[in-house]
Amino acid sequence: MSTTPDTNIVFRPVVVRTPAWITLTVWLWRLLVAVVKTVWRHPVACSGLGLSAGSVYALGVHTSALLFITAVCAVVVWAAIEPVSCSRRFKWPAVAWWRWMWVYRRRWRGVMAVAGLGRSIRGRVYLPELVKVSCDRWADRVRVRLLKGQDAEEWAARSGNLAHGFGAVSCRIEVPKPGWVLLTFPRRDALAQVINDLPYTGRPVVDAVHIGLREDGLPFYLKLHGTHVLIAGATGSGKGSWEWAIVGALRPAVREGIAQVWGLDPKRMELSYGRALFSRYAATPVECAELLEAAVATMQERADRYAGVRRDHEATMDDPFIVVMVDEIAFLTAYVPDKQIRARVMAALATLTTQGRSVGVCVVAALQDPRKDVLSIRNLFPDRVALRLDEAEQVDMVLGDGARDRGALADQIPRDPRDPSVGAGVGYVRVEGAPTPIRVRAMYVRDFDIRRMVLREAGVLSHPSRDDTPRLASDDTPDLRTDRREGDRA
Ligand SMILES: Nc1ncnc2c1ncn2[C@@H]1O[C@H](COP(=O)(O)OP(=O)(O)OP(=O)(O)O)[C@@H](O)[C@H]1O
Repeated sequence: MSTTPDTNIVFRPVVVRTPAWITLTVWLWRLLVAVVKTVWRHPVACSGLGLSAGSVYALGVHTSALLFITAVCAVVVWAAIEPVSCSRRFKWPAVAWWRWMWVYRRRWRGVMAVAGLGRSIRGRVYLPELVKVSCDRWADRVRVRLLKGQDAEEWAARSGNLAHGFGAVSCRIEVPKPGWVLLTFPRRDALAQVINDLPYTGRPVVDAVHIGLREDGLPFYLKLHGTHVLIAGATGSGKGSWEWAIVGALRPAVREGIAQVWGLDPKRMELSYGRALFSRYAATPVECAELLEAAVATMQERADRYAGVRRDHEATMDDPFIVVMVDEIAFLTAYVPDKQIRARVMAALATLTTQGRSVGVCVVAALQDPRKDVLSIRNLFPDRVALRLDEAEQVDMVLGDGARDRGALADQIPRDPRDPSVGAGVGYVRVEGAPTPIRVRAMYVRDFDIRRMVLREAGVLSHPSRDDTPRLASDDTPDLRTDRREGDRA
């Protein structure tokens, strides 16, 4: 190093001559790792290539071509007989491979750099590792290993960059295990169409009721037994369809006598339409307060009987599961002019939501305005649904902190003044214990369907049989019967 002014400083790195065999060994090791990784990630493609090469070598070109044509015919027959399993084995792995190569791998470095998810340390660039891409009919799922010390929240904050970077409409972030994230990029919207009907099983179910569809095309089951559900949405967002879908799904259990739905309808424009479907019904503020207090009394009577004998509730004819359905709860908790009624309603709701779960009482409440001064007990509802909301801040008010960053864009659910069904009934659900909200759509229960349920209740129409064929909205609506097994697993 020179100490003379105006002279360039020159560093001379020490050159260590590496023997050729060490360099070759390192290269061979890297090649081996790359081959093993490729086989691990693309087993179908690699075994296909391996088998083809082996058969050309062992049997000759003509016999191999014959075998290849026979295999293609077998796959075509398989696809015709069992399209779902064939797609799972061949089509979706092939699509996943293509999207891995063409979309994710090709754009990975650029998107990571622009989104600020890579790091450059002393001139060396470190990128999160793109590990696996899997596809189904609706979405791409990309598994990524984070950089050591990286936080998944940072990814959640960049979900917009990721969606635009990989050409998707949105990106949802989940954390399957520490150090990993799972990115979901929808390719087709399973919820774009109105769901007019769901398969009718006739099974009396109270724990989780089938009321719609998830964004991945699987059936959506809403848990009721052992929880309370808050449904928040702006006017016209489809709160009514959620309430009626729940009422409809509980019908078999109500008929068996193991469930009851109690309706509180302060607006008198929603639940009154199917009044006969409710075991108990209240409309005026005084009646509503009385009905809530009756639910508290039932709950306490059960708690007295269960104390020291059992710790949970099983729906029976003697102790049916009770769903207390409150439409426009804010009217009762904030807007009703009589202070005393408001206090009675709040006290009853707080008691039910804190103590009702284990004795078989569930509160399902709908409201338009999720602010705390309107419903101070919103945190007592373990499961919450955000339908279309007016403002971005309301999303976290309903679903909890960070929900919007994790992809619950309830304020961006589309709306079309000419067609009220656009985006109606679509919402994000956050269930207790799961930080990532899921996007779902409830079936649309028309006035005609409610009348039909009422007529069945009155004995004018017969009840549908268990093997009633579901009427689907269109050929494009996912076949829920095929997916039901997977939905159960999910
Ligand atoms: N699940 C759904 N699928 C498709 N369209 C729906 C669905 N639910 C509701 N709609 C459409 O949206 C309109 C408004 O629905 P609904 O009255 O249930 O909304 P809401 O949130 O209860 O409104 P409000 O708070 O004003 O009562 C309905 O008339 C219907 O056209």
